[in-house]
Amino acid sequence: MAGDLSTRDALGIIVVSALGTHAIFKRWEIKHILVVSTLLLFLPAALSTLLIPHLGSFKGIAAGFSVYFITLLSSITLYRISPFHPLAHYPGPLLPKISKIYHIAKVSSGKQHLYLQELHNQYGDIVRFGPNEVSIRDASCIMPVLGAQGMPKGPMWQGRHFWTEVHTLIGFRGPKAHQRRRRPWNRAFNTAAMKEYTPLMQNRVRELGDALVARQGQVVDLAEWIGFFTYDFMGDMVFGGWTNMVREGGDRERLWEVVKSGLKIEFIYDNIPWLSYYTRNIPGAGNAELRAMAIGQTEKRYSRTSTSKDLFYYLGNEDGAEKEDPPKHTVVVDGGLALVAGSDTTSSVLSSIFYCLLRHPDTYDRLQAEVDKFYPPGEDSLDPSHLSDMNYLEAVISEGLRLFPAVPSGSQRAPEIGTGGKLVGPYYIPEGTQTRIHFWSVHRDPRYFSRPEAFWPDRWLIAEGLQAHAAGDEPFVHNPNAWTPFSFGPSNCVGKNLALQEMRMLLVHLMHRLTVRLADGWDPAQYERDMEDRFVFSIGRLPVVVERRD
Ligand code: HEM
Repeated sequence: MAGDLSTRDALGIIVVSALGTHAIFKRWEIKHILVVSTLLLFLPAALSTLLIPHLGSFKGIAAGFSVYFITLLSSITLYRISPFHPLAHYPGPLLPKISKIYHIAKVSSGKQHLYLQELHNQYGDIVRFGPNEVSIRDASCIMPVLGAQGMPKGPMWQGRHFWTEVHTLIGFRGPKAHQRRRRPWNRAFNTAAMKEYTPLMQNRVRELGDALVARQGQVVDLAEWIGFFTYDFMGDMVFGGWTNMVREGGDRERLWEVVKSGLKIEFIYDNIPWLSYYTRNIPGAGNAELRAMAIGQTEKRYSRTSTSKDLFYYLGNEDGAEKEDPPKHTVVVDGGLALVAGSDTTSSVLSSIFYCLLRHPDTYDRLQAEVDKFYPPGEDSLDPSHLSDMNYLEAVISEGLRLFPAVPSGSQRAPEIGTGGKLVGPYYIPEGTQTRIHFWSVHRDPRYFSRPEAFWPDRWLIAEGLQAHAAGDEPFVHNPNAWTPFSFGPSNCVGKNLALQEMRMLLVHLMHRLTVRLADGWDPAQYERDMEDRFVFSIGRLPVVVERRD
């Protein structure tokens, strides 16, 4: 039969089959290994036999596979850049439209936040930066994308979670399931619960102050020490105690190392979510070590009743608010989430705030004056009762979060499956399109904030009517709705209030006890050069010298 076909007919059949394979992948996004291997291995192998009578075994198979894959890849490429693609009318550079691999290569150095900003500057408020992905820099789209009537989470979360059924809170794509799971989290961060965490926070903030006082006159990496603090505190908060990095002056448990090594690989899965479907059973492909560590801590925590109301108390239903206790594995994964979500985020923002203050001595002095007013010498700077009255402190924190949001490129969303798509402000987002609001670009857009690239805490006081805008200055532009460092809507950051309180207390306590200056000979611009967008900002060093004030 194969021998009856001419070479041309055989090639024609191979080409048509490859086009059919593209149509199947496009229509069903199949991942099942058997189907995928049939379409990408067995089918081209079988089709190659049509060429063997004409070309011999080796050449026939080589030509069959080549024609099949060249046709398949050409068809995919042409479709993705064609006017028939649903995102064809959205602008963007050519290569990312063809494959996400280009985007990964482009931003593998960690500069995704700057690259997307550059694309927005070049192409406008909506940019196509992947075959099926857009980034938006338009504050009017924040609510339709992230709000209650917005879109569910995008497939990046499935990629990060290795397509398991056991999701962390942040990975739930279905809004109803997410809402259910979020209930104990909301209880864990309400005002009453937050009061329970205050002594834990005070204890860890004091420890950091003591550790820095003990190193006065020496060069210390403030970013690293703040990181020690946030991990120690989250360990207390989540598991009722874990690490003692500040006391030990290092990461003896290797927890940091484990978390950070996971960040780079997770970034690849964010961009190519289907990849983890195939790599999930490969040992070491996921963050198995972190999971094992979290399980170990959870087991320990399960084996004792609560001594304080930590996060576990709520997630494990020790408060008895839910009819049924959650399965243990859900508590385990959410414990790991809290540890990671609450540590690197807060530490990166706090370090960036110190970086900004140290680069702008006028703002440092003004904050120092406010700290000294509310917490004069002898006053307990761990007592949170004055924090809410410190307007400049609040302005400094808001401004730090504006310039250096911990999640600079936003959290992915996608239209609900089966809806066909969603209208987002002026843009129609077809189903299957991953979408993000690019917080970094929105926060630095002159349409929403005057002097967008400047560290200018005064803007928040002017906006609140607490300070006049200097006459003769340019018109004051300030859109608080464009400020979303904690994201927005039903999946926004559940730990927002905790993070804010942590930042307030730490800034006040350290500035009460210490003066901080940049280390001699260190180029402060290096701080921004070292920042890497790995979903959460990964930061470099902030070498400073501290001196006791008393
Ligand atoms: C300055 C510090 C922080 C910043 C800037 C920040 C920012 C964010 C952002 C942007 C998201 C993504 C929300 C979305 O998908 O739309 C998020 C989610 C989350 N954050 Fe934070 N975060 C901070 C601190 C914390 C802390 C201290 C915790 C405490 C455990 C925490 C726990 C979480 C959790 C559990 C989620 C997932 C919420 C959900 O999916 O419902 N974060 N955070």
